[in-house]
Amino acid sequence: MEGLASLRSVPSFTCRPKRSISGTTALRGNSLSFPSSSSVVRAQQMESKDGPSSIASELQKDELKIKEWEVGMFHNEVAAAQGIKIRRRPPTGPPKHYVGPFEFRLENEGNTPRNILEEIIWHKDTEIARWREKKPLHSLLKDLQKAPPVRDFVGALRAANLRTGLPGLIAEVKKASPSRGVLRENFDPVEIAQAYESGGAACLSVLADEKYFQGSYENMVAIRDAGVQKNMQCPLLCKEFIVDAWQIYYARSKGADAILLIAAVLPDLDIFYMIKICKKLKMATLVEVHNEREMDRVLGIEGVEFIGINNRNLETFEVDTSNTKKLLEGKRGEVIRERDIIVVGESGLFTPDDIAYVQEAGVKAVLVGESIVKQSDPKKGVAQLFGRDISL
Ligand SMILES: O=C(O)c1ccccc1NCC(=O)[C@H](O)[C@H](O)COP(=O)(O)O
Repeated sequence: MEGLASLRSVPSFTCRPKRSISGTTALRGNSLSFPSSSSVVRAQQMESKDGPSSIASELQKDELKIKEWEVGMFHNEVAAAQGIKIRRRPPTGPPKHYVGPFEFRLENEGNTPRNILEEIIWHKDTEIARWREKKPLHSLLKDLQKAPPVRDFVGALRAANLRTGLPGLIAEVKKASPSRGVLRENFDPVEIAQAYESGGAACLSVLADEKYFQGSYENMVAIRDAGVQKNMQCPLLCKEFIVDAWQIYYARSKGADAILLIAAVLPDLDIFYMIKICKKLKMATLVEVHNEREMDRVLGIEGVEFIGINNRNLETFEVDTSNTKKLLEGKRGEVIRERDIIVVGESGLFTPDDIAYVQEAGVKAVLVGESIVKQSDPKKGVAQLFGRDISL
């Protein structure tokens, strides 16, 4: 086959991008743009059939796809170097390979997610690419001017902790989850939010992901709007899987006061830049960790003031509250106390003993979903969780 024999030997190089590239910053360093082998082969195929003009447009399209794939590969290299196991895929999916007139994808090229978190992130990358097309950033920035004022999420937690002597509660408005299925059939987000607030919750976490949690941004808007008529004050955490800075602006435009960044998903530089964007928007940034390596990474990122320790392993769903204790022991705990970083214990909290255990470990706030959202009266559920009425 002529094409293959005459292929230029495409130089292979590993460019360590100076900056990460998932929607917050551009790639720097020698991001050479050269047609890869497949687009060279494709151009030669086109030559036999069409004139030069269609070769250029065909090559252009392939170039963009290959470029996106190459940039994605760099992102994965940077992430892997930081111990991040979640791989990222360009929204268009893995590249096609071309051999002569054939194009194909390799089955074993890791084109299937290894766990639910990776599946959620691949879905999110595709979903957000679509949403960005429909609502470009310049248009989103205009929406921000109409957004409701930002409320002090961390301040509300600190005030609640001072008032009750117990960790401030971030009560989660969650209908379903991959690990537990549907938690509450008759799910009225505003009703649940009101019950949480009257039960003494300092803040609310509202699931925005539709596919895996049956959540929505509309729920968050409805709760925010209800706040106006019913004088609800709780600041709102947009519980979403952030993969692109565009989502931060979008969450703010829908009334969010805080967003969540997951260290198991985002490289350090993405977290660094996304925190800067949140600060500009006066939003709080909850940076979530699950193990020592993620905690050490996050403690090394400038600007981190608010850390969540998830007791749930988001890849295996295993829940272990001793994880919170483990990550707050020794030097890590000292650094956190010295910097006055507020820590949230997340997941698997059902009883006053659970609350006492993570508080003893050093958290000043807790994020709780299942144990209160499935109660027929979530307000009572809050009192049962803490062993007393924390609304007073
Ligand atoms: O809960 C899941 O199944 C899940 C799966 C994959 C990614 C995230 C997931 N949950 C998010 C959370 O961590 C919880 O919603 C939150 O911490 C509250 O946990 P819980 O009180 O146990 O409902």
